[in-house]
Amino acid sequence: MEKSEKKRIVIKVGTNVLTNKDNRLVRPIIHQIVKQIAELYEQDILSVLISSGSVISGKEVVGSCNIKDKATRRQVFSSVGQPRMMRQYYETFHDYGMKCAQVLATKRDFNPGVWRENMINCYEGLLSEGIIPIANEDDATSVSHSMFTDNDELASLVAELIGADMLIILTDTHGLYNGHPDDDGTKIIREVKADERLDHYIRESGKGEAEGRGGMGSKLKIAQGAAAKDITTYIANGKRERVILDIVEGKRVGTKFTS
Ligand SMILES: Nc1ncnc2c1ncn2[C@@H]1O[C@H](COP(=O)(O)OP(=O)(O)O)[C@@H](O)[C@H]1O
Ligand SMILES: N[C@@H](CCC(=O)OP(=O)(O)O)C(=O)O
Repeated sequence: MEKSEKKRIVIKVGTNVLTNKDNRLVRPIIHQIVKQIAELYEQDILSVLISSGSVISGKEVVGSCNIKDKATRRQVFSSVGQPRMMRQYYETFHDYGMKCAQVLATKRDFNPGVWRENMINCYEGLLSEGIIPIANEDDATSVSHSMFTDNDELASLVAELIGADMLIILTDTHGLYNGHPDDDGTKIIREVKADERLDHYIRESGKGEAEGRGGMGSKLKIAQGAAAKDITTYIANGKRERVILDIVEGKRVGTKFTS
């Protein structure tokens, strides 16, 4: 399928962006993100949303359960939470007169050949119809064979797949800091080159089960990897109002990664 000339951005939303301190989904945040995507759409900029949050969303409904195996628990939480989360997205996009779609994937779907072609056709088909794809790892099936490191990896693979102009990774801090963001004296790093070594700034996040995977270490690796492929990438705070629009408008927001 022919790729349109419209600008494309991939926006990844981490679990902790979508939840409050009690690990409950916060609807106004979903609304805020969709509103920004709707504004971009009016400017002829096409977005692909990569949304985490199915596991925490399912855990909120199922609660403490009797399933001992951690992997099975994740499958169950995610299977319950994914449609719950999608209902919010679907209704909110609908309120803005827009269409959205769910694309669940495993890492295998990005393997060269027929798998990859299949993914390309799916994304190109949706984008050509002005439908916003909302992707997540297929947590119910990926567990046995091909898991992503986390959704940051899925986001960068999608960005590459669709030839995105920009990748925006939204998390619960303002960007990459030179230490733990909560520690005294640490500062945000505004610009990072693809080949800079910054691993020594990464700290443990101390987050629990279902509160996301990967951490800032994987975000840094993914952001630099995407930048090296000439996809300008940002790590920024998803709870900040207009964060996506400000980035697209070139304002000084978050940490910017370039080649
Ligand atoms: N140098 C650093 N700069 C920013 N955040 C860091 C750093 N080191 C560790 N972190 C932690 O990484 C967390 C973000 O990663 P993660 O929890 O995986 O987010 P998400 O759920 O959005 O994918 C932050 O909340 C923070 O606690
Ligand atoms: N697929 C999982 C999210 C896994 C993940 O990468 O989480 P996060 O680090 O918060 O982006 C879910 O929907 O809960």
